Amino acid sequence: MTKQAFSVLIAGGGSTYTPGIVLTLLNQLERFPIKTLKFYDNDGERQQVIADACAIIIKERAPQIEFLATTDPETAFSDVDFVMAQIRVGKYAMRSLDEKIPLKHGVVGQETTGPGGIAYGLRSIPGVIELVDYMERYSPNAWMLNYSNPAAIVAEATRRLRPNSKIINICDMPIDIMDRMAKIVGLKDRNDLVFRYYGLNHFGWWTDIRDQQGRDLMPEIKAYVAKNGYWLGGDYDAQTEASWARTFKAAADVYALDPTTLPNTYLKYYLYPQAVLAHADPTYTRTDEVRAHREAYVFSECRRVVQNGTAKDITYTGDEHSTYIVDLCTAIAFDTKQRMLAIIPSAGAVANLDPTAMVEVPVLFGANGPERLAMGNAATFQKGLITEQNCVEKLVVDAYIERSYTKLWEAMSLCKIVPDAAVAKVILDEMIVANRDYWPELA
Ligand SMILES: NC(=O)c1ccc[n+]([C@@H]2O[C@H](COP(=O)([O-])OP(=O)(O)OC[C@H]3O[C@@H](n4cnc5c(N)ncnc54)[C@H](O)[C@@H]3O)[C@@H](O)[C@H]2O)c1
Ligand SMILES: O=P(O)(O)OC[C@H]1O[C@H](O[C@H]2[C@H](O)[C@@H](O)[C@@H](O)O[C@@H]2CO)[C@H](O)[C@@H](O)[C@@H]1O
Ligand SMILES: [Mn+2]
Repeated sequence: MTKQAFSVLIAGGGSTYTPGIVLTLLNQLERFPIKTLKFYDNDGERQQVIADACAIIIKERAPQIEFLATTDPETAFSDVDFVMAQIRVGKYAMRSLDEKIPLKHGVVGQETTGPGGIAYGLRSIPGVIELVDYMERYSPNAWMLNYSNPAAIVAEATRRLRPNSKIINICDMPIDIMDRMAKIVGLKDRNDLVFRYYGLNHFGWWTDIRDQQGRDLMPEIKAYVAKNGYWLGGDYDAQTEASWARTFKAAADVYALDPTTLPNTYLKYYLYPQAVLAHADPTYTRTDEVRAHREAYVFSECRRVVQNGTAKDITYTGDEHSTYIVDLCTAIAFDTKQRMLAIIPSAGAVANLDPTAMVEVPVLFGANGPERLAMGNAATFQKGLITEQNCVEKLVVDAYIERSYTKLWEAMSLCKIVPDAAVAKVILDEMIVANRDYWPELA
């Protein structure tokens, strides 16, 4: 790509993350110039609240940018260079059921892991495939950076169903953790770290972390994590909600299991489900917190901007979620070969795993997308966990493609978070009813 200004589409314009991405795009125009910004969502009313506020922000900060919000796929996807995808098929109403149905049966209920993640996966697959098809029809040269969860299952589905598409599935969790690691060792942010990492999405480990001069930072970070997990406290965590605080702290227990590596926070759901359940309230789950906090805050800020007719006093900023996706677009647009994480087919990136496994590993990002780096072999503990979880993710995609009840039951039964096949069946049968408007009919 040699263009000097790019056209960007945010698919899932009504997402709570959209204003943060817009603010980051506007902050980084010198690095990543844009001429057009569009929003697309299939809920026009929800998107309009965010769009009305963003129109004011853009008019005040970069009036040269052409901005529009639409529910029409052709208008949205025509003439774009990058699609930033962040849809939530079924919205928070369905996320709530993903969490509450398993909890009713004594099983962890979580957005991207366990039965909740499986249910969300079956809803997301057709939604993301539809976005890919729109992009390929209307802007065949564009790239899609996809945050839509559950990224592991979505990535396996796009690998199987659209193998040649220019979609890159990404996650902000390791990015957030690396910003924390940088703080732990007194560095500015994640860009000061040179790291090795491997696993599946929400299921990985760092094996090496150095500064730009090659100094090994693992011992210092490990000593900190052993005591505090990734919890920094103070100003850094002033806005961090209690449930996230527990997750960052719980990394200490996950780390204890393998002190040769540093873990992703999401491993707590697989390795310590009983501790997660001990804090769970089946009537008030993470969705209820998100609706009361992030969603309420974002939408009330947007309404306030519109009411005041100005965004001059907006309290909102971008964060690692928005800076990461803008960094990725910049790396592709300007062929920087920056080393960043993405979810790609292993093909030897982790030598002793199934080459078709969609692994999360560092890659070099340039104009042709991600170029893989070799992370060596997974250790025995990791290899066992990854192999099982990857088979769960593959079975979910098998179930979707074959419309197979049995494959989905196998996926739930194999999942480490679910105690046995009978419990898996009860949860699955309840989820089939709850997801009747979204899932394919299974036989
Ligand atoms: N990969 C990551 O690390 C990461 C990080 C944060 C959020 N996410 C994901 O980003 C997404 C957005 O999260 P949120 O909490 O802001 O959700 P949200 O519900 O606020 O926003 C999602 C938007 O997607 C829209 N949508 C749903 N189905 C659609 C479809 N088929 N076509 C077009 N639009 C559709 C909804 O109307 C809604 O406006 C979720 O999938 C979430 O899991 C991923
Ligand atoms: O429960 P939610 O909706 O708050 O978060 C679910 C998402 O959690 C991860 O992203 C976090 C990120 O790691 C954290 O530091 C902060 O920026 O918030 C993000 C979203 O809340 C995870 O990577 C995503 O896949 C989840 O959707
Ligand atoms: Mn993630």
